[in-house]
Amino acid sequence: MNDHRPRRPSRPRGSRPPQRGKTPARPPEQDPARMAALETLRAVRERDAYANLTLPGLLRKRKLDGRDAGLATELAYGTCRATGLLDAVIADCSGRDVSEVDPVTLDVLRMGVYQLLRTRIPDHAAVASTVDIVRGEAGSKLAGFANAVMRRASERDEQEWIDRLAPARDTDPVGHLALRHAHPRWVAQAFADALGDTGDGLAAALAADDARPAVHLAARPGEISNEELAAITGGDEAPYSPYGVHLEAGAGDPGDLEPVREGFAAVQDEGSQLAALAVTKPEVTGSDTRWLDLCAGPGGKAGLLGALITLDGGTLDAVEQSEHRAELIRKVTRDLAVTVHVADGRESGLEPGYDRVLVDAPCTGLGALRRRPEARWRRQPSDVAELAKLQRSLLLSAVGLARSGGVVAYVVCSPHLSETDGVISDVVRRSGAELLDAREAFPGVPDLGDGPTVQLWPHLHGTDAMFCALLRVP
Ligand SMILES: C[S@@+](CC[C@H](N)C(=O)[O-])C[C@H]1O[C@@H](n2cnc3c(N)ncnc32)[C@H](O)[C@@H]1O
Repeated sequence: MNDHRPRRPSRPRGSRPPQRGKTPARPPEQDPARMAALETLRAVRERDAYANLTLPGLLRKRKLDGRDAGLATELAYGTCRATGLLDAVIADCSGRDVSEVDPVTLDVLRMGVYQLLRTRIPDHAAVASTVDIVRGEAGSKLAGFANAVMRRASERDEQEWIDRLAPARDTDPVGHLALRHAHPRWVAQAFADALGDTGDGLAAALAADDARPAVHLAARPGEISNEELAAITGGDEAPYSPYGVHLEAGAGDPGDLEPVREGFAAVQDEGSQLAALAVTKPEVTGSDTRWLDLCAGPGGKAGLLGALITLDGGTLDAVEQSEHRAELIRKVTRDLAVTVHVADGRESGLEPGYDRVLVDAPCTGLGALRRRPEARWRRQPSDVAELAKLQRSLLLSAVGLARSGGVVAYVVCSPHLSETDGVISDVVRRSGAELLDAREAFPGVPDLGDGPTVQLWPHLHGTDAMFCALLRVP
């Protein structure tokens, strides 16, 4: 199932809401897909778990596959993504703020309203299964409450709920599109600021960010071509990355694919591949054998760059602050000319003089929200300033570690201007580094704007919203 299917026709006005009992819902213990989705939602709420790390284990534990696994995935991820919209509907139907609703009942209601608004599941099945689960999990009194909320929610389709609850698009376009595409307003505003657009461009960006993305793989240079990888996995060669392969959304756990298990390929967004490759593109005069990845964990870009520099007879140093993440880099790069250092990139103690340095800095991740279903509701605007300060320090450190004439790539998976242009303009001013036209390092990629920095977008490039700037050290 897919989130973005043609809207269901509205129920004729005045028609009766679905009656309970016509199609009996399965009791919760016989509804394993919904129970797996619910357990995921609960883990996200109670333990700050990541939905996409929690659900695969639950599917294995509950031995769900095929349609049941597909339904559980759709309900868990879809409900996480749409939380803001679902909560607005639940608040309207219950006449109270969702913070006043019993948390377990709220999880079940969110999943129920998601089914009403964004799936083809018949309303009567969505209502009945929701009420049955609430009865089993929270008791009869709350089941009555859930029944009332679900019946009210089923009186309108998604478009009608947006018409009722969203601010008017002509007076508050960002607020309107934020609710329509289930993004927090501050995230929608950050996208609008980066795009310079509160109209159709913003709508397209938020819609693409709200869709379940294709899985992207990167073929390991020197081991397998992307043509071979596409043939083995049944995917398609990526449009821009020479190493990339796209698989259909929901094509199972890509970590189970043999080339990934064997280390010939990695799961990596095509935008990440392009951003890593960008640091290799500008000409450097003289030596080009000593590369550095200053924020390397868990090792996606270090795997790609490490494979390339190993083929060329050079070396890559990979710095990571977290020991756990450093261990992941060691695993990914075990056969490559890569040395992993556990250190703070701001004072790594490494010998300066690198020919090329990548700073893939810690960031809000606003550019990869489509891959982390719950993340958009977890991040806070207050996260930005502190991250931007760390990003500046790491980039200044990188400039200090590169040799004169060397190249530094600054990459973040966020389009937020404080993490992108704000960091770059400050570091260029303070370091005297030259800002290169990064568009030249993304050959064949359209719609790169006026430069000199590059901002990729899901709606324009089918990638995460990666930002890349390239600096030449004086
Ligand atoms: C965006 S991630 C890098 C992703 C990685 N380049 C990849 O492609 O897999 C940023 C990484 O920087 C690490 N980090 C955070 N602060 C750091 C610091 N002060 N020095 C070095 N690494 C840091 C984080 O632990 C995280 O693993």
